[in-house]
Formats: sequence, C-alpha cells, structure tokens
Amino acid sequence: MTDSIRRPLRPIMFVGTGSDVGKSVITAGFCRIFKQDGFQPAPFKAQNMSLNSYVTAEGLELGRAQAVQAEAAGVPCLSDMNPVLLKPTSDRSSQVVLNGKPVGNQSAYEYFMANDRRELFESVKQAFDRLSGNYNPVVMEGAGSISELNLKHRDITNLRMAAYAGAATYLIGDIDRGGVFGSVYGTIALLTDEEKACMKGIIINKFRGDGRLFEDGKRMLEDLTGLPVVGILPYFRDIHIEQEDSVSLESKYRTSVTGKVNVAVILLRRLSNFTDFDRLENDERVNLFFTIDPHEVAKADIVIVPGSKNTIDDMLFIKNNGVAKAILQAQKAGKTVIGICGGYQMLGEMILDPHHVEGTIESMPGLGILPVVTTLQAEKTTLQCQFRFRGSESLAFGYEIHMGETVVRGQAKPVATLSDGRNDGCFLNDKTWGTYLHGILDNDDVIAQILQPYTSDLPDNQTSFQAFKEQQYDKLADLIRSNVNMELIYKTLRY
Ligand SMILES: NC(=O)CC[C@H](N)C(=O)O
Repeated sequence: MTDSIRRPLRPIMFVGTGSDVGKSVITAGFCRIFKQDGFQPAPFKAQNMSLNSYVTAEGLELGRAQAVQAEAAGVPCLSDMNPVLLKPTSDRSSQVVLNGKPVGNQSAYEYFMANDRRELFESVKQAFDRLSGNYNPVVMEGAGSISELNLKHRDITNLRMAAYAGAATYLIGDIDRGGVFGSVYGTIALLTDEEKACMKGIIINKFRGDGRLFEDGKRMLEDLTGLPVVGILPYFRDIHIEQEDSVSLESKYRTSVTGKVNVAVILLRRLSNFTDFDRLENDERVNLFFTIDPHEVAKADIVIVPGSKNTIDDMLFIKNNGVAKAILQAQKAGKTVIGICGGYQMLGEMILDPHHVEGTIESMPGLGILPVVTTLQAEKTTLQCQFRFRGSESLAFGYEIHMGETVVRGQAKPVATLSDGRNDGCFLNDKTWGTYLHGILDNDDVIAQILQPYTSDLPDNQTSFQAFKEQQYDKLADLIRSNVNMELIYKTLRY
C-alpha cells in the first residue's frame, strides 16, 4: 500500500435494497480491510433497532453490530458509532438510547419525531463529526431499505446521513432472495438526484455458485442503473461473524439431536443479547438451539434462560406456554439451569417493578429456583467488567446492561467476583446459577465448567474465542478483496 493511499479518505457507506441483505457483515469486512491497509477506520450507524447491545469502556450503550465492527476495525467501541439505539420493550414502545444513555420510552421518541426528528438528526450529526475527526475512514451502515418513500422525510440513518457525510455510497442487493434486478433497479430509480449523487456502485451479495456466471447480469444492471457493479460476493457459511438482527435469530431455531450436549436457550419474546451464545454455538461438542417448545426443553441437558428486555412480560409468557414448568422439571431432574441477566431475574423468587419500567404489572413471582428478589430501578446499569468465575484463577471479561437490582437472600454463593470488589450472581450448585454478566459464556473456564458433567471431550478448536474471531474477520476481508474491485472503491474515496 502506497502512502498516497493513506491520505484522508471520504467516508464510505453501505446501504440496502432491504433488511438482512448483509450490510452489517460487509461493513465489518470493510472495517477489517481498511485496518489491514494501514488506516484507522471506525464504524458508524446513526440509528439501530436491536435488543442486542454492548457497553463501551465508559459505560455507554450501543448496538452490538457496531461493537463487532469496531472489533474488526481494531479500535475500541464508542457510543458515537451508534448514537441512537431503539430497544423494543413491547410491540408499541421502545427504550430510546441516545449517545449511550436511555432518554425514555417511545413517548419521548415521539417528541423527537414531531418535527421530522430534527433534534435527533442534530445529535446524530454531532456524533458523526466527533468520530470523523478522529478516524479515517468512517465506514457507515444504513438501515433497512433506502426506498421507503413514505418514511424518507424522517430518515436519519440512510441517504440523509450519506449526503451530510459526503459518503461514497454502495447499494447492496441480495440475489439469494430473488428479484435482484427489480430491487436494485427500482431502488436507484426511486432516488432523488441529490441522493443519486451519493451512489458510487452496487454490490451483489449472497451469490450461490460461480460469480463469473453473473457477468451478463452485471452488465445489464450497469446499463439499467448507470452505476458500476463493484463486486459479487458469494454466499458463505464458513465464516462466522456475529449477527444481531432478528432474521439471523430465526435461522437458529433448531431442535435437540443425539450425540451432542444439547443446550436449549429459551426463545423469549423480548430476548436480548442472543450473541451471548455464539461461543457455545460454535463448539463442536454442543448442539445449541433456541426453543419455546416445552418438549424440546425437556430433551436438553442444559437449559439457559437468556436476557430479556421485558422480564415481567416474558415471565408471564413462559408461565402460560408451559416452558416455566419444563424449566422447573429440568432442574428437579438434575439438569443444568442457568439464567443470564433477565433470565437470572426469572430464576429468582420475585420481580418487582414499582416505577413501571417495564409496564403496568408491579410484581411477578419468578421460578423460585434461586433465593433472589429483583427490583427494577429507574436508573440503568451499563458497565464493562472484569471478573473471576467461581474459584478460577484467570480474569475474564463481561458486561452488564440492566435496570434491575437483585438481592440475594441468605447464604448463597456468588457466581463471580468482579475486579471492582463487587460480587455477581447467585450460585446454588454446579448445575444451578444465575448472573448479570453478558459475555460470561465467551470464557473457556466457564464453558469447561458447564460442559464437564456431560462430556469428557476437549474442544476441537483450542484457539481462544478472541483469536477465533480475529481469524474470522481476516477471512471475511480476504473474501471481500477477492470478489470486490477494491481499486475502484479506493478511487471513489479520494477527495
Ligand atoms: N438485558 C437484560 O436481560 C435486562 C433484564 C431486565 N429487563 C432489566 O432491565 O433489568
């Protein structure tokens, strides 16, 4: 790479013909490419709607996708990378996180919408400006489709942002779902001239088979749109990049199998941070599946109750559909039952909501497996933390995102000792515990402890999860480089 290429670059932005076309993963891949080429890139997505979030070193919350992209970029994550995060608590309301802190529920959000989200867009622009002052290039991601005509005037994420940033913008179309000519052509045709001026090319994603077979199609799309098709990316299953949207969760609904340790994660309605299970999911010894079927829960060796954005609603949900009973039976039968965050709260005796943080119900009995009582507070706890799991020597890493404070009754032992001196969680025995620590299952010591009763096999892959993730980002960057015309892309990024 010559020095001339390392001059300041224009921001680059990836937008889509629809949701789940692969924007987040491609953005992560480009973050890694720019890092490899000697730049200091940073990801940016103005607004994210997700129940998977992460915490910065300063204790500010942002969407997991931008945290993953920051990891690919090799830089610490910042709330400026995702200044607006909407976390749905019910079908009608979301918690709005602005610059890393909750500012209320949807009613506050409606206030922002009253004048086409002008205040919100101002905050978003400021976050972008702070970021672009320190990183080069900013690698931006849009949201959903860029041709939602009725919503455009309120858009703060897509081309309004691209125009403000002066970003070289690339449209991603998904050929796997079909209709790629219509969706790409239609998307470009519906843009205003100002929006069109941002567009520098098209990337066709999820192509199955030999990309050369698409040569004719590529030419046709170029003739139709007047934009170059800069790459045709193959459909891949062998590169594991954390994905965080609900569509990717749907592909994980599976069932128990024989011959592996079966881990059932309860598919709560407001399940948050399902990325907690990525490490276990990639473990050869394990079959991890998300389920809401009591019969499947009964077949599992290990049952995990995950985080929930609405613990009380989800508690009611599992009581009504028989899953609560299945979890209690699993625990009585000597199987492992673990709760994380909202799941930890549900394993307890009672969940109280005096300030109506989650809704109108003020108290809800839990499963009564752990001797703990949770009270939802008005203030949210968002922290990164280092901890030691049980008797383990090694320092592990996790993060907390919760409104609830949980009090342990009696003499129960903690699950972890945090480096700030606090204790976390409630450990009843080797097979029964609950914790607030997201990311706890990324740690090898913890995985070894929970799998120990069920398998004596050692993991096939002895590399640490962190090293594994690094390899995956590099593989993704290689795949993009060999299928995308990077020279053309760099040309569009020079001022
Ligand atoms: N991330 C979570 O599981 C949060 C649990 C619960 N809704 C709380 O805010 O305390």
